[in-house]
Amino acid sequence: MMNKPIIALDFPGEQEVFQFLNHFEEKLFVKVGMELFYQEGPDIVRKIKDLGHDIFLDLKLHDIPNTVKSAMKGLARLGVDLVNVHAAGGKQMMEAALEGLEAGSVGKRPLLIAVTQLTSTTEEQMQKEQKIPLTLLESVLHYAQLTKEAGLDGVVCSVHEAKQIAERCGEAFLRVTPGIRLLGGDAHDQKRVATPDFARENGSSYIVVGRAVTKAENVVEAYQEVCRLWEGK
Ligand SMILES: O=C(O)c1cc(=O)[nH]c(=O)n1[C@@H]1O[C@H](COP(=O)(O)O)[C@@H](O)[C@H]1O
Repeated sequence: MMNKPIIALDFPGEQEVFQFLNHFEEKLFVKVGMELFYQEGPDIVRKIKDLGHDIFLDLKLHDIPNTVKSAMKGLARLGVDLVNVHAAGGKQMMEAALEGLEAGSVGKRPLLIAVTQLTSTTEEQMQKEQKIPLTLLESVLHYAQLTKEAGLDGVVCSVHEAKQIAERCGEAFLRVTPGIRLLGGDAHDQKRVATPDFARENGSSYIVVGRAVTKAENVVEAYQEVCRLWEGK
C-alpha cells in the first residue's frame, strides 16, 4: 500500500488549521512547518495529534551538534512521527540529532530525514550561490550518502533525484519529495516540481503537498485527486 500523501499545513494559525482539518473525515498525514510552529508552539502539535493525525514536524534543524541534539530531545517528547534536519549541517550534526531523538523518545523514535537541496533551488543557483562545483544531482546524491552514513532514515529531495537515491542508498532509505503540483498548477516558488503520478513512477516514498491542496477551491476534492494519482488508480 502507498504511504499517505503528507499535507503541509502552511497556515498562519490554529484557527485556519482546524478549519482545514474539519473538511476531512479520514485521518491524514500532515506536516507542521515553521510558519505554524513559530506562531502556535508545541501545543499545536499536541492538538493535531489528539485528533489522530500523523505528524511530520518540519523544522529543518541546522546548528552545532550539541544544540541540535538538545533540541531534538525536546521535539521527540512531542511524539511526532517524522522530523528533519539540513544535511548541510554535516555528519556529526546528523548523528547528534539522532542521539537526541533516541534520548527523548517515549516509545517509538520518530523517523529522521535530512534535506539535501531544497526543491526551490536550481542547479545554477546552487553552483553560483553555494559555490558547489557539482551537478545538482551529484550534490543531492552526496548529501544522501552522508545522511545514510550518519544513520538517518532518509532524505528530503525532489522527485527528479529519488530514483538515483534509491539505487545508491537502497530502497529502504526514504525519499520524501515536496514540490508536488497537479498538471497545469502554479509552481509558485518551487523549481524542481513533479506531479503525484510522476512521483509514484520515479521512486518517491512519500510526497509532500501543500498549496495544491490547501489553496484549492475544494480541498477535499484536491486531496482525493492527489491520492488517486499517487496511488495510480
Ligand atoms: O522539508 C520540507 O518539507 C521541504 C523541503 C524542500 O526541499 N522543499 C519544500 O517545499 N519543503 C516543504 O514542503 C512544502 C511544500 O509546499 P507547497 O509548495 O505549497 O506544496 C512546504 O511546507 C515546504 O516548507
